[in-house]
Formats: sequence, C-alpha cells, structure tokens
Amino acid sequence: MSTPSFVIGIAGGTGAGKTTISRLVTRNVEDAVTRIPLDNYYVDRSDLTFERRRELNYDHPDAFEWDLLHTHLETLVSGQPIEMPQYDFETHDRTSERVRVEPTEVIVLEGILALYDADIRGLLDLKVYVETDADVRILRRIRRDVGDRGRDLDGVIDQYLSTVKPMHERFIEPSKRHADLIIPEGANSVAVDLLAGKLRMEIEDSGDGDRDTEATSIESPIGGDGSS
Ligand SMILES: Nc1ncnc2c1ncn2[C@@H]1O[C@H](COP(=O)(O)OP(=O)(O)O)[C@@H](O)[C@H]1O
Ligand SMILES: Nc1ccn([C@@H]2O[C@H](COP(=O)(O)O)[C@@H](O)[C@H]2O)c(=O)n1
Repeated sequence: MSTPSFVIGIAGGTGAGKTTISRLVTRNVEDAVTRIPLDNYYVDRSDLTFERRRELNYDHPDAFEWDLLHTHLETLVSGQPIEMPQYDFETHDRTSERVRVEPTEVIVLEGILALYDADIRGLLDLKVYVETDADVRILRRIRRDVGDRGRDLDGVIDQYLSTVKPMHERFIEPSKRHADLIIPEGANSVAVDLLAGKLRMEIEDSGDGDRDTEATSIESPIGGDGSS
C-alpha cells in the first residue's frame, strides 16, 4: 500500500473516449494506478422501480453522490483503502457488491462530470477534458449502449435528445473551462503518450519506477475494424 502523490480527473461528454484514454495512459503502470469511474457514484435508487429508474436523468449533477465520492478520494489520498460501490447500467442501479480499493501512487477519476464539483476539483492535481465531436460520440454511444448496456436504438436516441444532449450543453461542456489540458478527438495518440509520460514521472518520483512502455496506436474514430 502507498500514499497517492498524484490525482487526475478526466472529464468529457459521453462517448468522448474517457475510459479508453484512462486505460491507454495507465496500461503500463496498472499496479501503481487506481481508476475511479464516476459512474460508480450514481445515487443508489433501489427505492424506485426499474421502470422509474429507466426514466431518470443520469446526466444532471444531482444524479451523483458527490459527498461519498469526496470522502472516498480523501480517504485514498490519506493512504487508506475504500470500499467502492459498483454500478449496473442494465438495471440502472448500484449493485450490492463493494470492491476494496487500495491506495496507489496515482488515482484517475474518470467521468462525464469529473471536473464539475468544486470540492472534487480541489483534490485534483491535473484536470483533463476529452473533447470529441458530438456526432462521433453519439455513434459510439449507440454501439456501446446497444451492445454492452442492454439498450435499444429508440431508447438511446430518446435519452440522448431528452437528457444527454441538453445536460452536456448545460453542465459538461462548460466544465471544460476548469481543465488544465484539453485532449482533442478522443484518444489522440500524441496526447495519450504525453499523459502516460507524465504519469510515469509521477510514479518514478514516488519511488516505484522502472516500468516498460509501448507506443500508442489509435484505431478508427468510432471503433469497429475501421473499414468503410
Ligand atoms: N479513439 C478511439 N477510436 C476508436 N474507438 C474509440 C476511441 N475512443 C473510444 N472508442 C470507443 O468508443 C466507445 C466509447 O468510448 P469510451 O472510452 O467508453 O468513452 P467514454 O468513457 O468517454 O464514454 C467504446 O466502445 C470505445 O471502444
Ligand atoms: N443508468 C444509467 C446511468 C448512466 N447512463 C449514462 O451513462 C453516461 C455516462 O457514462 P459514459 O461512460 O458514457 O461517460 C451518461 O451520459 C448517462 O446518460 C445511462 O444511460 N444509464
């Protein structure tokens, strides 16, 4: 167990490539990095029926349990483990499972509103915003939500128009002004390599260096095999 020396927040719209980037920048240093998906801090709505949960606005800041996230980040930064909640997108609810997370040299908080809350921002050493065009993001989201999150096309489109897009414009996009670094076009390989280098430096400075690296290669911007 170690005491974290560096905390990064990675924000950006749905489908921007936040998860992909956080995986790419940490892939050679996994043992020294703790990834905290903001999604795990959606408010527990097991008091509601599935039908009711399905209709909630998951892109408004009120959908998240900020106090719990703040406490957990502070706990990790102080060198103590947390019991992280887990989220199930198919049931729209927190699961009963908790995962014990030990503190590591670097913490990566990743989610649509990772730069929204002032108290959370106060814990971040580096604030990153991933900026990807809305058309690319919705295409990625359709593929992911239908393929992995148990949704159908009409549902994804209705949700996008009723809550995802308006909340993006109201809360997510404006949070970009807090960023130290804006990464254009998702998993931009130059930016990913720079960020990965910064992480390695932080880890080496905290005494756990000497890890292998490999160059980043980026596929087609909406995934798949990239063929047309
Ligand atoms: N640069 C990229 N090139 C191709 N596909 C990508 C790229 N970035 C993300 N994707 C794909 O788009 C989908 C959404 O990406 P993800 O990283 O989960 O976005 P976010 O976490 O911002 O919602 C995933 O299926 C992922 O594989
Ligand atoms: N029950 C839920 C909870 C969240 N969402 C959507 O997830 C998006 C955030 O995750 P990303 O990986 O895309 O950043 C957000 O836009 C919510 O609309 C959901 O659909 N259902």
